[in-house]
Amino acid sequence: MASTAAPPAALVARRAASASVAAPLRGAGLAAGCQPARSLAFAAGADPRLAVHVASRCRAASAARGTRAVATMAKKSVGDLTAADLEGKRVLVRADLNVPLDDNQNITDDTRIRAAIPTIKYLLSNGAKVILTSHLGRPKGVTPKFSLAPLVPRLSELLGIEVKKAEDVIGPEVEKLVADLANGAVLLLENVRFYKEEEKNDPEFAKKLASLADLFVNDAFGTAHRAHASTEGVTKFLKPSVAGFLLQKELDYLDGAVSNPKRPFAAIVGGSKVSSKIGVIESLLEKCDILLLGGGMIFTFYKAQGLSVGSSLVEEDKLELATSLLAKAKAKGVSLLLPSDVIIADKFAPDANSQTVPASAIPDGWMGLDIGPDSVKTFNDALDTTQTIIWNGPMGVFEFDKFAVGTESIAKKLAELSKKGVTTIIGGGDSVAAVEKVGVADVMSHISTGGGASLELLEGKELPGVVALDEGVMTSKL
Ligand SMILES: Nc1ncnc2c1ncn2[C@@H]1O[C@H](COP(=O)(O)OP(=O)(O)O)[C@@H](O)[C@H]1O
Ligand SMILES: O=C(OP(=O)(O)O)[C@H](O)COP(=O)(O)O
Repeated sequence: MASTAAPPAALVARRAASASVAAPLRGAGLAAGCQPARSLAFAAGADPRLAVHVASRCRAASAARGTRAVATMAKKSVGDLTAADLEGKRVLVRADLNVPLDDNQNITDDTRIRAAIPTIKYLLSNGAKVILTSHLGRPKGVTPKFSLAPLVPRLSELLGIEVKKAEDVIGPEVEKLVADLANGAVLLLENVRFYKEEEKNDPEFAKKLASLADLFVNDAFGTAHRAHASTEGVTKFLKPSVAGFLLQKELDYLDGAVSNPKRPFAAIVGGSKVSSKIGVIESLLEKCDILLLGGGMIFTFYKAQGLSVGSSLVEEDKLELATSLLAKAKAKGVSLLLPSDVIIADKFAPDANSQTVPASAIPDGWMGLDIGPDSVKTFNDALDTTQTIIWNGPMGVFEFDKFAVGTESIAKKLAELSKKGVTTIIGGGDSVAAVEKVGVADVMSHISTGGGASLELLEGKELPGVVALDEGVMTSKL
């Protein structure tokens, strides 16, 4: 990993050996002026305590300068728990194992699984019984293609033990498996979103899930912006409820990077979750100097401007919002760039016919699946002027080679800028997968496991999955 602001990894590791394991988790910003250190690798087996060190170092630096952190409440960390707290205990661990799978149910990017390993290993090495829960995708009820079964071999490989899998999330069969669980063993529950009660944050469902365990660890940063039963609801029934190492590391890094970014500060927003992310743009206009839009996001903006978009992805109920966002950007002097050309397809398939057209000339029956070469050039020129970039959402359907060029070009540009010292933050399951695919993940400043979560943090919103955790002890006066 090339480094910009951080000390070499070996040095970090040596210093970390003497760092406090029990440093409190911050729910919001670190001290103003504290430059974020380069994110540490998610390598399985990496000492999870390294994560704590980043925050400790920043706090120490700001204390030395006499600066003051944004007032925040510290949260208790899994690192605060010792073998005395964990030996023989059933620990419910909420991870975000929402990884991309191909049509044959193969994992195409395992970043989120690797990122979850340090917390699980810490618990196992302290004699706990781990009950692992996650969602995968957005199933409507029980849907076999969203089963967590394909994750078991990789989890087992990374943990070095055979992970057991339950066929359900709650109920007598799961209770039996939990009762039979040995110390140092892991039981993976089935996709928690197979129950509609999960997303409704149903208290009865949360209570049943919580009844499987003695304590709760939330390590699902990617889902921390959702107030769901397995992220927020269970904390009402399980004490202690603490933060995992990944959640802690993400917050420590992102708070530092985005509360006081080096400017000019650019955000790139794409992907397909238009309704979840279009609202974020309003707040980004308050924070960013440059906003680049790509992916499925753009067609709602085109349509709002009266352009024809063929059969491209559009959120009809967001047209007014798109219009007002364009006006707001203008009024605020933020450079909001929409692609000037797009690559269109005659069907949503890897072997679709394709052509490059101006954004104003998408014919009926065709859909935009990537940004075009002129747009890539314009975006790259804009990015050349920046010092901090946060990117969430691919520029196109990068899973199909024909429509991957825009995303890959932006990934390469960010890698080039990162090597020159620009802070580059990539967030989101698919965005990270795209950066991994291009082979440039290692040179980025921070690979975040949460797209929507990192954007909401950037907005200054509190993440319900973090707020619900137990408060820790304030060990430093910043
Ligand atoms: N123009 C487009 N039309 C439809 N889907 C798109 C388009 N551009 C990108 N996508 C899809 O967006 C998905 C990722 O979106 P999203 O989940 O919002 O990103 P992330 O996981 O990085 O947060 C990818 O699967 C990609 O194929
Ligand atoms: O993939 C995720 O979010 P992201 O695409 O914003 O990174 C998380 O697993 C949350 O999924 P959700 O947006 O279906 O709640």
